[in-house]
Amino acid sequence: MEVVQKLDIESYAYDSEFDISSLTVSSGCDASMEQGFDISRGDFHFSSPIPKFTLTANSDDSSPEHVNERASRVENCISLRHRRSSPPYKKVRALRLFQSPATPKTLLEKCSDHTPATPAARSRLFSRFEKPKGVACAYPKLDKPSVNINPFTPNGMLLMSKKRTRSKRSLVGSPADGPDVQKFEVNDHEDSDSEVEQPTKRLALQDSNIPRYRKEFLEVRLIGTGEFGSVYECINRLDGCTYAVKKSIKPVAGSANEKTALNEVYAHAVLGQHHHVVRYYSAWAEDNHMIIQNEFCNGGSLAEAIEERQREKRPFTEPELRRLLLHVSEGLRYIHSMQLVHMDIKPGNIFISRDKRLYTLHDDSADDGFEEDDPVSTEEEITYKIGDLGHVTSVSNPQVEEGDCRYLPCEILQENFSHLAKADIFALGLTMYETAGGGPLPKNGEEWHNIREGKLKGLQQYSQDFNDLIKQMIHPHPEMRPSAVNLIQHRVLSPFGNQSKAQLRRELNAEKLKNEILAKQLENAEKCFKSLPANLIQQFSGNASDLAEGKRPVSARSWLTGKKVNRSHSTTNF
Ligand SMILES: Nc1ncnc2c1ncn2[C@@H]1O[C@H](COP(=O)(O)OP(=O)(O)OP(=O)(O)O)[C@@H](O)[C@H]1O
Ligand SMILES: [Mg+2]
Repeated sequence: MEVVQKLDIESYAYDSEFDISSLTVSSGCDASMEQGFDISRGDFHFSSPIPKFTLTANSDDSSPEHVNERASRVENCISLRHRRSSPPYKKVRALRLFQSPATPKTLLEKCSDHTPATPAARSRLFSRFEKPKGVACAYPKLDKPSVNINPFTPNGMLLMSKKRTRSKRSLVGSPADGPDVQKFEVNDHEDSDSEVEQPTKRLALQDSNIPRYRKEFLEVRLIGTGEFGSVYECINRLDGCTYAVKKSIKPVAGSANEKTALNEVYAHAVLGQHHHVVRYYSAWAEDNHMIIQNEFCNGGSLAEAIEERQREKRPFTEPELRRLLLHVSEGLRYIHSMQLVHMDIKPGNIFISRDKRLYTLHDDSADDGFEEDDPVSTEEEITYKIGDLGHVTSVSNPQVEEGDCRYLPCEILQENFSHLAKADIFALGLTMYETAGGGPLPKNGEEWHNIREGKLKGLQQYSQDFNDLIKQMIHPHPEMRPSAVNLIQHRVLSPFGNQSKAQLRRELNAEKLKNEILAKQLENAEKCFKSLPANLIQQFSGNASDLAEGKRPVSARSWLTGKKVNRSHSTTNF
């Protein structure tokens, strides 16, 4: 064992009975301890009464930078607690590394017959380790690193592309293996231990079961059940807010569905931050079921809304449809900007949030604060959000699981994945068509093919512009379909056309308020300027005209001290 460095704790007050058993390792520093400073291997040595604390490690790198870095890690991880009179923990920060890389003779070296800690000594040492009280560890100790790599984050994507490059290289010269099928595997390399071939899925769900559902949530009702999961409306006992909690119907841990369930979690975690994507809060495994806590959308799904409108014979108006198209396009623009695609856009996966807002009816009021006598109106604000992210995949490394065939473009069926974002646009086009009363959509047959050839019956009650836009969105050639950005900028979706009177009034009031604040600030600045002594104002004006002429302005300090600075020696004057 090589002695790396010695820490000087001369300034550290303690008495002579201090021994190694009073070393306490703070929880959470296990990883660094394992890598660099394993007490169980006897890498720490302390012997009273000599006031020296010697730190050794098994690394060959004894450069001062390396040692300093590791010493500061240890400093952060270890608190030395004295049995009788504990010095303040901050005192440990006073530990100072000797500058010389040559380690002076230490007690350890003197005790050359020193042997690593015996099992008995180790157990004595670890029995003293303290865990934070009252926090039960939900995870058993895992042999493998227990953090998954989300394939949809930039880092995850980079890792996946590196893997692909490696697997491509390994295919060179082996044509018998066939073409390189670009797929990401969340379960891949499960058994590989090598540093390079780290698995992306490192945490076995079975090992991470946590009983949270009943403890943290009050189940209000079952909202509905899909192919994989049941969704419940739940109130979080702590924060009092309502959430949609999705539980897999069957246990997924260890099953083939684990990958699908994890895919939804990965996608939600990366995408659940946008106003037009259902928000994600957390996910965990419980009884081997996957549970996802999402934003609760109190208006249900668009599919339910379509049914309701049909029952009530109350079709969507064109401004309502434009609003829907604008919101979903904004959600898609965000998803596509992350190099991801949804791949299952349909009315059942678009959710509605209804917010009741109060507005004052005074058009001229500069703010939205309510005076007691102000007449108030309520208006419902509807927001559409993209949900159900179970089919999300990345553009660069697609693993396509076909969505609902009613909304599927031909090219995906033919496994042409070169325009994946446009498959979302196609599905959105047919979603709009169905919402506008063009449904039910065919699942197959001649009509299915007709639609994919661009033969779509016109919707008489809507404008030609709107009909044309939908036709463009389901164009047989994906390149010809508009992108999400094109849609948002399209004149049919001009944002002002979609805003209600109350919303426009609110925006006007906000702008008026901004104007008033700026005018007030300007007025104050003018007052302040006028109150300055005349000579300062003069210098100010001089400075301003200097600036206008491109001359260097007088410095603020010379201004205040009244000294004229010799510009050629300005630095020495200060
Ligand atoms: N965030 C949410 N807010 C409100 N209701 C939701 C939410 N998420 C899902 N639901 C509702 O819960 C029900 C089940 O949803 P889920 O996505 O599990 O099933 P599905 O879409 O019908 O089927 P699949 O599992 O094949 O996607 C649906 O009626 C859906 O409208
Ligand atoms: Mg769904």
